[in-house]
Amino acid sequence: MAERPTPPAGPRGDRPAPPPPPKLPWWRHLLWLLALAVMAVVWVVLPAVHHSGQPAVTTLSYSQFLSDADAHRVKDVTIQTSGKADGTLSDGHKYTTTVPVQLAGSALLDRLATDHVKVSAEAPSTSPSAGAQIFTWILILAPFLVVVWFWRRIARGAAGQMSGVMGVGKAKAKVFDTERPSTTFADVAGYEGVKSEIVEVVDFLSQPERYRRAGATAPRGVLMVGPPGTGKTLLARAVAGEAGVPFLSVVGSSFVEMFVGVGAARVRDLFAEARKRAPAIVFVDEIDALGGRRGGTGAQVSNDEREQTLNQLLSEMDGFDPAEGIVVLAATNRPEILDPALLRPGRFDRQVVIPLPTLAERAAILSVHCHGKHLAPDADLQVVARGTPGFSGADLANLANEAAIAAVRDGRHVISAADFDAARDRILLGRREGSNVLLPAEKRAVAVHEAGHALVAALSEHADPVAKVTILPAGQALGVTEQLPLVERHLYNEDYLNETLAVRLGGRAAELVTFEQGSTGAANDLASATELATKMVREFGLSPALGPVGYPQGGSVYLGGGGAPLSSRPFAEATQAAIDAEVARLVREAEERATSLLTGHGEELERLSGLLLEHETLDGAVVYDLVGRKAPDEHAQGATMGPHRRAPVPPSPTAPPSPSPPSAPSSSAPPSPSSPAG
Ligand SMILES: Nc1ncnc2c1ncn2[C@@H]1O[C@H](COP(=O)(O)OP(=O)(O)OP(=O)(O)O)[C@@H](O)[C@H]1O
Ligand SMILES: [Zn+2]
Repeated sequence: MAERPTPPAGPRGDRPAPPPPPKLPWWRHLLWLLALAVMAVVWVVLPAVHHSGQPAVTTLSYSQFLSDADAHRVKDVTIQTSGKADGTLSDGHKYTTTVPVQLAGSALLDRLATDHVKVSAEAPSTSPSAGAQIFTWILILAPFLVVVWFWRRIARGAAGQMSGVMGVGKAKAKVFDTERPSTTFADVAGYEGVKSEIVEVVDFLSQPERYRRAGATAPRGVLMVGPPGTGKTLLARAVAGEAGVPFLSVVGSSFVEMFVGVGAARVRDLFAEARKRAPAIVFVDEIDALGGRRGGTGAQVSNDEREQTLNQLLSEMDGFDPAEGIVVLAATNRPEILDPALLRPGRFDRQVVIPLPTLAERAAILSVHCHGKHLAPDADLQVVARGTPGFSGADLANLANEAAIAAVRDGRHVISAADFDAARDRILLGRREGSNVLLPAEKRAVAVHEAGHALVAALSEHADPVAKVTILPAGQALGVTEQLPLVERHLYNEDYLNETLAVRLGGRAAELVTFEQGSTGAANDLASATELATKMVREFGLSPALGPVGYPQGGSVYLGGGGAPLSSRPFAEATQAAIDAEVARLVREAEERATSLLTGHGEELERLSGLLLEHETLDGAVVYDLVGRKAPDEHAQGATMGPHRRAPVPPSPTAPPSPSPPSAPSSSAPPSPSSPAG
């Protein structure tokens, strides 16, 4: 595709970031304010009030006291043996002073007698009155009591909130259906293999007796591993539905709170609740949030809290008697970060991988979600499924909904093939803008660029067939050429890869042929071509100069797929130089191939870019007509499609999957639309 100058992250980027930690509701802020107010009252206002009730006391120096006495301004004095003295002045004011008793001695008493001051003596008070003592203690303790009380209140409030139970109370897991969730396996399209693996759980839950009699230990925990949106939650609910047992579900991240101990308490309560309702299913979504490796680096949440929560979960799982009939299902899309303790026997000893749906599964999922929707005769779900490799079940559900919305927007209630196209483009690329955001010269450059991709693809025997070309900008793409694989590929040969490289460079080649200079529009094409070429050299052994060696990026595919990034290159400096040279050679050869194809078909290039300028979106069939070749798949791209009809088409995969052992699901990145020959 032609690109906007700043290279984009793939439009269909990663999953949205996890939701931010729940905000305190307004009433909790209020409680906090209240607590502060109470503390202020206790600390500042009360003592002030306490003193303000008494008449002001003047503190006199000893000499001042003496001169006042001499001037007959002192009515009486009470002198303690410690020297502290207080009394009343003749004008009624209270005073205090300190008398140097040892030095003054009886002389002072004589003098006071002359001054007619009434003198009394008092032993020093050893302790304040009981009332004053209690008051002092209250002053010291009250703020602490208030803080502790609020801490408990809020901790419990948060626990209650997890279950949707607002306010103060015991943590209760949200029980969706105490009877039996209505979801069944029929609601989960495809995934027959997964269902048959998991059906044993259903069996155990519905007749635990049978297992007990046979002395078999039933599964305690099943970990479902797969990319987001692949229906893990749906499947867990279906297990509960099939077994007719209650379903208690929580999200891992909701366990981990700011306060140490809260998460563990919730886990305890969750299992207590499950025991009450047993047989039951406990479902922990996003278990990686609390089951991450212990001792790792926690983000904001204290590690102590996470570890305590995890430990509680582990001990709960160890603690219950399998005969109780509680099965814990958990879901994650990052199994590699889970604490190994979780995967030990007796815990999540079973793992079920839930991959992205295959072609047939996509069609099945689509038909589940189009159930009850009116489809036009031209809307073929099989074709839609073909055009959506890399889509998850959730994406497909979203697609079906977007298509229906597109129809409604158009004032129809019957969904046509074009609606599915529009929905798919919207999901993959963002909203299409009008082409008039471009200057005329830019528009022509984009048309030439896209025509180049399309022609090279149409003229290459092994590349994925062209399905659609458009110069309507969407998201970061200024134009897109979409290729649709005829069949779902699992293996890519060298011819395919080389021709794919040529198609990716076709846009730039067309610019070079037509304008004799390149532009920024090819940046993403170049990056993706280089990435593919690098894989061909480093991983697929497709470079004669390097030979049959494989240095996968980020470590061995045999060590847990992906593995830790290698701290140092596993090969010599010279090998790196050879890799660089080979990558450059592959890419350059691809560009030469594209350039020579386009030079040989200069007239077609000119006409196709003219058609694109005129119509903005063309069907792949038009391109094949133009070069006098038969469109590879008459059935799917047949004559029924007019030149303006958008074929439902997917981007071709960025990187062929490594045809090697169980690579982590996360490594099979969904194809991004920026990678196709766009
Ligand atoms: N196999 C399927 N059949 C029918 N619908 C599906 C299927 N897979 C996913 N969906 C749809 O996608 C939605 C989201 O799926 P779900 O929430 O179960 O995915 P998930 O794997 O739990 O995702 P996450 O990892 O993000 O929690 C479901 O509610 C359902 O509408
Ligand atoms: Zn391009």
